[in-house]
Amino acid sequence: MANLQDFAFLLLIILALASLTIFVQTIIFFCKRKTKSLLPLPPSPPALPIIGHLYLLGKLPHQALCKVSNRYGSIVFLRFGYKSSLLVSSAEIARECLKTNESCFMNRPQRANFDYLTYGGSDFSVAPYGRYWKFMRKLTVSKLLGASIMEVYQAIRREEIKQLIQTILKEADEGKEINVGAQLMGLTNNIISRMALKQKCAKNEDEAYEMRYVVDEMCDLAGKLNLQDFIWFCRKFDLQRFGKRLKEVRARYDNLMEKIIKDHEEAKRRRMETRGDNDNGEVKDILDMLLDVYEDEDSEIKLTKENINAYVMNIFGAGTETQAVTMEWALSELISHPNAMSKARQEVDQVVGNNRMVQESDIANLPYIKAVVKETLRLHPGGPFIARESSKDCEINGYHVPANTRLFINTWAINRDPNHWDDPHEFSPERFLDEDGNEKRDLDVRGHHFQLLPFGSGNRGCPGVNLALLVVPTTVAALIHCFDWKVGEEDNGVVDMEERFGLSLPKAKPLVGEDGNGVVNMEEGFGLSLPKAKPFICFPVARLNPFPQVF
Ligand code: HEM
Repeated sequence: MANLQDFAFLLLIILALASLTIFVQTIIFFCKRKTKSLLPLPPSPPALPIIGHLYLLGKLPHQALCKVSNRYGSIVFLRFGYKSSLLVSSAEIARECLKTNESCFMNRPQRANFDYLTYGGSDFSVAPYGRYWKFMRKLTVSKLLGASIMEVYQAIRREEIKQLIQTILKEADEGKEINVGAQLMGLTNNIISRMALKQKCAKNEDEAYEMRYVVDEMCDLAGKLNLQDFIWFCRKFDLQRFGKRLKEVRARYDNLMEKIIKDHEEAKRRRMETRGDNDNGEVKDILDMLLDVYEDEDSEIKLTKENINAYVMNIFGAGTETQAVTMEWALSELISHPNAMSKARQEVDQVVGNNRMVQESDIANLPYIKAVVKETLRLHPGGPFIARESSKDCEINGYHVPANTRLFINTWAINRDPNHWDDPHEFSPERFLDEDGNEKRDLDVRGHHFQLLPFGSGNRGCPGVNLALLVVPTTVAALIHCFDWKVGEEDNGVVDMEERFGLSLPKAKPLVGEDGNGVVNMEEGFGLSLPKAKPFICFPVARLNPFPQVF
């Protein structure tokens, strides 16, 4: 009885708060529309009380919002709950935001899930533009991800790709199917941890699984829409039950980081014992450098342990799934387009031959492979939205954009805009090549050409682009050089949640093509990095073994 009364009371409070919200939001919305600026706000579809335009998002927001733009134009003013947002879906207006008015859009929106995972926003990828962000960005580019650093870690990447190919050769030898995405996540995870932490995060298989699980779960949670971000009276309630998952995964991450930091501190102590009172001359990884700043009382920036944990989390979160998903899509597209597969393979066979594995230095001579990667990033950008927030009022395309408006640039839509691309939904690497099959120089993916923005643009653009443009083409080339890929007739499209998240779910029906072979499922899923909807399960068939001595 008491429970019933409590429930009725709670309901009454929620209803009262809801009515108050509608009232306050309506007033705010109309006040905002009557801004001091003489310019109008961009066009806007009808909004619902409380949720505003949240109802427009659908299951796949990038696709749903592309439809909104087709109807209302390339610049649309939206209100997600109480948050004003600007949706941009043309190259020209993206340029106005990211280049002409770059100083206005240097911040990123804060989000509840991400905020919790990053110890209350102690990280650098959503840090507001300012001294801390500049310091961390400079350190990242000069010591970990800049073009001039890539050489230093080349051997690590070569070893890890070799290890991946050897593992798959073994599976192929035993006629086993593999979860391609999981294998590629393992590869990127190892590369990032060896580059950033000088070690694999794991000393054994259990720890390796733990780190992969934690990164996977964090990426999943970071990509979820949390109502607390949009509807203020939801802030007090965990209606979507994220709280438990967030707490659990961050605790597991804390545990891992504690061990990793302890190892680094012990290694430093040992170095100093053997070398005297300083450890100059030692090759330091980025974690060593962050720990030095943490200990240095005179450093221009004060770092906390939370800053360090959140930074490492950023590098794993931003650098592993994005690259793995891109490679998964590239292989899926090639298997689905036998013509493109045969051209790509012919090129690799010709340049690399048949007694060694592809290397990063070959990439310059593999224009078709490079075109495959660009075309994959065009159709399946690893971040379908570039998310920023305005720090002051500005004018975009003749419209007024108030301060604190969230900016969502729909790169998925821009990359498929028929005004810039012929047959925009077709997979055609040829569009990046001239008549002689050479790379077109006037169309790159590094943020200079606004019709193609997989890595964003400008000072806040992706610092991992140099690494991704080495790892992705080299791995894709090695995978098609060494293997034929048969899509599992039995298991294609099967949701192996057990392997991915430790959950048991009913199995989906397999997809079978006319010839009885499996068909690659090209459905998109929802997530930060635009993953495939279903795990990609394939049988690798060895085509060439560059390491015959191993088997
Ligand atoms: C195919 C692979 C990748 C894709 C598609 C991708 C995409 C993106 C995009 C779209 C952004 C936002 C850019 C903007 O706002 O203009 C971004 C930011 C970022 N990326 Fe990547 N990324 C990839 C790989 C990586 C890698 C390998 C790393 C690091 C190891 C990385 C680290 C970051 C970081 C730290 C940021 C935030 C930068 C800042 O706010 O200053 N990314 N990435």
